[in-house]
Amino acid sequence: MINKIILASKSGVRKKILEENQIRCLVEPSNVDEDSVKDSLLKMNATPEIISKNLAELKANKISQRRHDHLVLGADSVIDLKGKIISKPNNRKEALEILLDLNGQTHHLISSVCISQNGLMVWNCTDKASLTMKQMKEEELVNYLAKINDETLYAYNVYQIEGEGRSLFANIEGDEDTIMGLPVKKIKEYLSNYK
Ligand SMILES: Nc1nc2c(ncn2[C@H]2C[C@H](O)[C@@H](COP(=O)(O)OP(=O)(O)OP(=O)(O)O)O2)c(=O)[nH]1
Repeated sequence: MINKIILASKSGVRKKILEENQIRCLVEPSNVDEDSVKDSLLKMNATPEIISKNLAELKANKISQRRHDHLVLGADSVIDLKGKIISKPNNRKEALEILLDLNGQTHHLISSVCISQNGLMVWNCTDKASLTMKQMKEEELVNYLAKINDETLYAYNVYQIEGEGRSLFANIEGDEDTIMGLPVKKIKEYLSNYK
């Protein structure tokens, strides 16, 4: 099994998930301008899943084009609420608005991964988790947000499933690694067969 790849992501949690699964990686964030890619894809009525797949591929290909000596892994996670993509908040007002939109509803957390070589995708996968939020009072959501620091809020969106965020949900179906941004089981399967 190839055990050293480049992770084209600034996400510390993704690096941690790979390392916890015995996949050593170098890190080279792609710094792809996600908002402009999202905007152009939304103009073409792309679904949240298509957007996450495209972003994962763009991130992996960008680094792979200049690192032909490695496999490169790119990833992207999006929240899909009834077909609408919910991006990360830019401020705490937006964060509360997102929580009010998700309140009492079921949404999907979609994480896509792309592995590229010589600048081209050689493998990709997408995994989805379904999360049903409790019906909470606005005051409860305000109190929840007050406990989330800016760094976490702006890096991870409005919930950290392994932290305070879990208390928001009545039901969670799917893989916790997928919710945290990396469907690692499928990645391990691919890399273990990689020749
Ligand atoms: N620990 C943790 N991280 C989460 C959770 N939900 C989402 N995330 C993280 C995974 C990713 O780092 C981030 C999702 O944003 P992106 O997919 O755009 O990746 P990010 O901007 O972090 O880095 P990248 O674009 O890959 O360089 O949020 C969670 O529940 N727990």
